[in-house]
Amino acid sequence: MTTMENVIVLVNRIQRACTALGDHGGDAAGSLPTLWEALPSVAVVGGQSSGKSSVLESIVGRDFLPRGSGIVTRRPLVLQLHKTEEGVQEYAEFLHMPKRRFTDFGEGPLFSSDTRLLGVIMGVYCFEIGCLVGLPHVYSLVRKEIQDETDRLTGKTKQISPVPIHLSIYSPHVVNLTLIDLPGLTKVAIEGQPESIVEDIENMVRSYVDKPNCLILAISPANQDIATSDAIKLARDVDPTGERTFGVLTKLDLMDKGTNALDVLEGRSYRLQHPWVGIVNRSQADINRNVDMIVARRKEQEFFTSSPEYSHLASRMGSEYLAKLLSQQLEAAIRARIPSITSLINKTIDELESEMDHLGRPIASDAGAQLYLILELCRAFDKIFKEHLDGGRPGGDQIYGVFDNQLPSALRKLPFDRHLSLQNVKRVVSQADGYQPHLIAPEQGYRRLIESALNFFKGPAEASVDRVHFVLKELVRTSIGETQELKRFPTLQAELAAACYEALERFREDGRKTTLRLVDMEAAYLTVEFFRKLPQEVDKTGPGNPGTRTGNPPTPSDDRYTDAHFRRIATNVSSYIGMAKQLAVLLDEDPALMERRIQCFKRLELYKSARDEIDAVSWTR
Ligand SMILES: Nc1nc2c(ncn2[C@@H]2O[C@H](COP(=O)(O)OP(=O)(O)OP(=O)(O)O)[C@@H](O)[C@H]2O)c(=O)[nH]1
Repeated sequence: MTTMENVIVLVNRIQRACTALGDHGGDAAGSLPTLWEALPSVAVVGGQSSGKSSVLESIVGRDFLPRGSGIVTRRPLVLQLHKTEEGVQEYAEFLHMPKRRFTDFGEGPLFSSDTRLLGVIMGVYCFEIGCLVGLPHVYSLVRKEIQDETDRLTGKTKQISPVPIHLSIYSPHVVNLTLIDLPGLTKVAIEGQPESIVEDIENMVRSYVDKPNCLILAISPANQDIATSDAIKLARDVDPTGERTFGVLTKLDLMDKGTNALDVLEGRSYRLQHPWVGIVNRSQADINRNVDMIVARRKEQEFFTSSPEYSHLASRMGSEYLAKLLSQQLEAAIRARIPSITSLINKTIDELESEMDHLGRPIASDAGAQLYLILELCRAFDKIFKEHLDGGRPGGDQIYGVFDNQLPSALRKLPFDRHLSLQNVKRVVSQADGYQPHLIAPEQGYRRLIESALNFFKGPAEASVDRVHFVLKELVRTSIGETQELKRFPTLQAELAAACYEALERFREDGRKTTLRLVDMEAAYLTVEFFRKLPQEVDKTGPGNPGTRTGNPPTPSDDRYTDAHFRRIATNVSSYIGMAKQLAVLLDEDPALMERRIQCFKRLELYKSARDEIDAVSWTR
């Protein structure tokens, strides 16, 4: 492979990468770094009707730009040439209508089979004169779309717009290059144009030719004084050394009889680093008569060779020569730019990498990788949630607080005083006894008193479950917020939260049932041991105290129905309740239990969301 081809391959690859990444240069790429702009481009600059579009077309070798007298180019046209594989049909495509391919290249094959490339000309359609078949309507639809798209933004007025039209041509006969047709520079606003138009156009043109890798085709018509050329004035401004400026003199055929442009073409009027190139484009009459490019080029060549003034310059004049000259310059320009393009790429990669680190890595498209990612994200959440419960992060201590503080203090506030008041004890015992008062101890009375006292536990126990539930819910919310990796997946965040809340809700219900069952169990089965010990303890109270004599149960006459008897019942019930309060100890295990449950549910939810994710993927396929 020649070095030239290598250069082309490189540009091709970069360009293809740009396209794949949606990098079209300029505004289209938004604030992201753009590589397109590092690639070579050629912009045509000149006064209105100086022949810019005509020169561009003749470099490309295709008829596709709107041309005519008056102001024709009213929006920049960014023409991107893309090289395709040999044998692929060529087509044009606009960025604003990406689905539509323009293949309106006229009748018959574009190139005859023996077409040979006139050397590989960078970014330029290369063809051998005479090989092109007649194509009167070549690109007519493309031309129409350029006109229509211009009108869409500016209306059918004389207004201009800086918003470029992007046109891509895909063909095996081009190499990658951006050519830019710009609105013509003007000195005065005409009717229907705002006063600012002169400055607006200049600024717009400048924004393109300012770029160091933009070759400037400075077009001046030969039938005007070169000293007044807008193109040269602007080019001198942005490229004072003239290394990327190419002076092009059009309309040589329209010069007054007896005058010639030799002073300009031979560099005496205005010296440039690169030699001036004289051009004879098709006149408006030629265009109207559909004179095709081949014929026009032949006529142009004849003009130079047969001209007594210009024949000595004939080999360095004309569109074909300009195309070759540009190709050489472009190659040199690219070659010179390779190191800076490479460093731009590396720098951009670094910048993007660090931004990606900040934003998070891209999401893989296959289900397996997505599952993996979701698992990773859930694991990250899991870790943080665990830290909140186990310590390291705040929150878990609140659960301990519920059992250490809130529950005992709520239990302390229970109205046992009222419940075990002498009056109430008497009432309950008597009601339990019914028509036959108890003989020794009011068995039924004890049971009812204990049962209803224990029922008081239900309130605080339920409240504790609710409180723990609330703390856990808060911890889920905090943990999701603190999981950095989840930040860019709002849907997953919401799903995860919803799954956690749903599970917590279930656990709250389970917790409540279990707690109430424990209270019920406690109330349903009284610990016999406690009561068996009672007589001995009664005995310990010593003589003189009614009903405390060893081996002599109190007789109904002494204290069976005295206040002291009922007070003792109240005391006994109260100490039994005190013993049953050990429930709190049971509940104390809950944080650990809860944590275990949370672990399980998270695992479960994780698999669930993973499954949903996989489902979603398989549905969209
Ligand atoms: N005879 C002759 N006519 C030319 C030549 N170059 C351009 N023209 C004619 O000049 C007119 C303007 O040419 P364009 O190529 O549209 O000029 P432009 O600079 O692109 O014009 P705007 O985009 O409107 O600024 C057309 O009618 C062309 O046919 C030339 O070398 N000789």
